[in-house]
Amino acid sequence: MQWILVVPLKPLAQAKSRLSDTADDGLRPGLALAFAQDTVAAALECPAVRDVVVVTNDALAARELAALGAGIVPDQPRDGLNAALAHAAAAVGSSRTAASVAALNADLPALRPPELARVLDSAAAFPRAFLADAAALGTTLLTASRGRELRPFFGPGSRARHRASGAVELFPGAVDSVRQDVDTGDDLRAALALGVGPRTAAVTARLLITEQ
Ligand SMILES: Nc1nc2c(ncn2[C@@H]2O[C@H](COP(=O)(O)OP(=O)(O)OP(=O)(O)O)[C@@H](O)[C@H]2O)c(=O)[nH]1
Ligand SMILES: C=C(OP(=O)(O)O)C(=O)O
Repeated sequence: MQWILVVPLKPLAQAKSRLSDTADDGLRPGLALAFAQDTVAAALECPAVRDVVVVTNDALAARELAALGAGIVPDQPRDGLNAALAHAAAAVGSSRTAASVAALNADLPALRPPELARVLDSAAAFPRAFLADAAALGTTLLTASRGRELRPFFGPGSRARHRASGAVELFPGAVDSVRQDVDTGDDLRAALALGVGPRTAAVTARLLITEQ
């Protein structure tokens, strides 16, 4: 099965606020962009992925991610993360045939294409499914098979909300790179230990941070 991934990204100047003790205001937007670039590049390398569509109003991020091969759609209806994802997923799902849709976080700098393929393959059996994040509280990926509504409930505690919404929780084995989102300095150290993509590696080399 081939998937279309929808990747949300808020304006870089506002992104990754919980990393303010690790990266100052001068470096944080570049770090958020590097996470998104490594996430999108790895997703585009995954054989199960047909297209990656980034939902963003950030002009620089749009340019850089389009250069990697992603499609870009504006953030509509400007009513937060879940509204933007629902809108983009509905647009993508209705405008193309024979594709299922998944929302993937933009902060997965250690993402490995074969692990993403394993998660998507395991999701293919269900109308809606999700993968919990490394902290086991949030969600890094939510899927909807062709013709189904995505119905996203991302945000704090989203694992429980996605489960309560009827989405099936996935346990596809060792897929640490798909679970390891980066919100805090500890998350960044954990991602570095897994092995991050080249853009994140270049930016983190300028931070005083080492692996766990
Ligand atoms: N397009 C879009 N993306 C969003 C919006 N809010 C959050 N996101 C993205 O959704 C994902 C999770 O968002 P958050 O955890 O709220 O934000 P963050 O930048 O990752 O981290 P914090 O600022 O520390 O909360 C990230 O990829 C964000 O860039 C929104 O309103 N629109
Ligand atoms: C939006 C989410 O991610 P985080 O807040 O961890 O970035 C989530 O887990 O639903």
